Amino acid sequence: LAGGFAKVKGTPARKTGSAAAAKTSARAAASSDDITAKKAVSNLFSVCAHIQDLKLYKPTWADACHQIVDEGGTRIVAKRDIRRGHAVTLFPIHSLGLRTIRSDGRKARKNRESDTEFVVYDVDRDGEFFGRGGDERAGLRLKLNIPLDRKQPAAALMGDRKRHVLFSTFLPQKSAQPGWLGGRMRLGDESTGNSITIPLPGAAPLCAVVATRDVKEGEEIIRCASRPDLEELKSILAEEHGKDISMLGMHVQMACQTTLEQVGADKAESDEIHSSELGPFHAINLNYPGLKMIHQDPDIYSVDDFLSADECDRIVAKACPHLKPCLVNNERNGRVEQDPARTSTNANVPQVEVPTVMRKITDLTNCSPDKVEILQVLRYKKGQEFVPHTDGFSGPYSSCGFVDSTRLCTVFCYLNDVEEGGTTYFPEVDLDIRPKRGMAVIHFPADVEMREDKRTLHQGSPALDDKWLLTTWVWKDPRTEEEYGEERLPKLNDDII
Ligand SMILES: O=C(O)CCC(=O)C(=O)O
Ligand SMILES: [Fe+2]
Repeated sequence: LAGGFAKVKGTPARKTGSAAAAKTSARAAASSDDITAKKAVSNLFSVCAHIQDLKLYKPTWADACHQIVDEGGTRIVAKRDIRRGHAVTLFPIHSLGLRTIRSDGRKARKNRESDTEFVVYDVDRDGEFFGRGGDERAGLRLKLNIPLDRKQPAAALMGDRKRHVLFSTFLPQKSAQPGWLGGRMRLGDESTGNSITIPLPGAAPLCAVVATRDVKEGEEIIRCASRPDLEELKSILAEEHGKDISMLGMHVQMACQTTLEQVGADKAESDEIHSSELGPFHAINLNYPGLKMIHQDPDIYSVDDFLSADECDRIVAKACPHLKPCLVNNERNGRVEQDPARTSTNANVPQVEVPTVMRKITDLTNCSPDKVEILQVLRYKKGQEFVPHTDGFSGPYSSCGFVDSTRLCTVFCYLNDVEEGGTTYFPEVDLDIRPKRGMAVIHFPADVEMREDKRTLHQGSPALDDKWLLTTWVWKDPRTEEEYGEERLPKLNDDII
């Protein structure tokens, strides 16, 4: 029954991470802090190497510019028109390392790799990206603005170890790769520059170079340190490249998770870090009573009688007076809107009104309640449907309180028997599920590469008979935005199920 989860153990990031970490540990200093930090860096390095391989990972901006060498020297030039706010390239991180700053304040030892430049971002000294008062230093050639803030995984791992900072080495001899050209761009000023570096939210230590104005094909890309309309540019970046950015973030998180396992972080520390959920994948409880695999690869499970007939009926009664037309999240603008693709009605059910049901869901999905999206009851009347879609959903916006996260697992439970129509159909694997009262279905919208798994495409087929469903999704991270929290949900009735 291991199914897809067996593969989770062998993601590329883990494999390369272990190899790199083994090398690092041979050289590691005796201090366990140093070992942890060095392994973290080494794992981040291997992840960066992995995502620099465009065969494995191709962000939308990978082909936006390229290097040209002619009489004018070496220039980075736009391969196509690039709109303002769109990413031109990633900031190149060809390798990552660790520099130790002496706690007595004396200058750190010289970087041994004398043929490389190194650039440093120190969260304690440099503050936020191009921090206050630091503007005159922002354009320094040797400065890497790694967005290492307290919320990010690298910071969680290393943040309180003040002696440590991350640095990146540019390796001039390394051949140019599309998508990773930021370090080769000429630096200009406000009048000549047409791009700036923006840290990728949640994806330390990577940055995107973003166009500060529309750039024409063939134009040289010149970075500058000023930051006009930074907030606006950031929001265009998030809107245009949100999915790619969250992918990067997940790769980095994976590296951190690997590190924790490798260093065998002591239990308190690992509990603390696990509670901030660095683990990108979510394994359900394969020992849950009655769990059956109904499709393998992509894995789809069911549990008969997950909810009792009584529970189903009471949930229907609870939701019925509160049904409204279903809304769908528009991933491009983060707004929830009515959508002809989903014509059913629904009602949100507060967890506090269904504690037994919640316990079953969290037991089955191995997760805490704060990672469970708000429960919805769906009702399809004759002719209503949910056209084919995947539940995959990640990125900076979710409109349901989850930020820079992703839906890992779908759980729904039919609340009535349906004789005709209204099946849940997975066309890619030709699996048609007839709704049976109390039966739960579980599938996984994101695949092991943290991309949406298109094979989980499914539809709520047009209903002939009335169909009732309780549905929810488990996210990788707990909900962080209070305004979308459980607390805001109106009470439905006094029945506690
Ligand atoms: O109605 C169904 O059978 C499936 C519902 C669904 O796919 C969803 O709510 O995401
Ligand atoms: Fe769905």
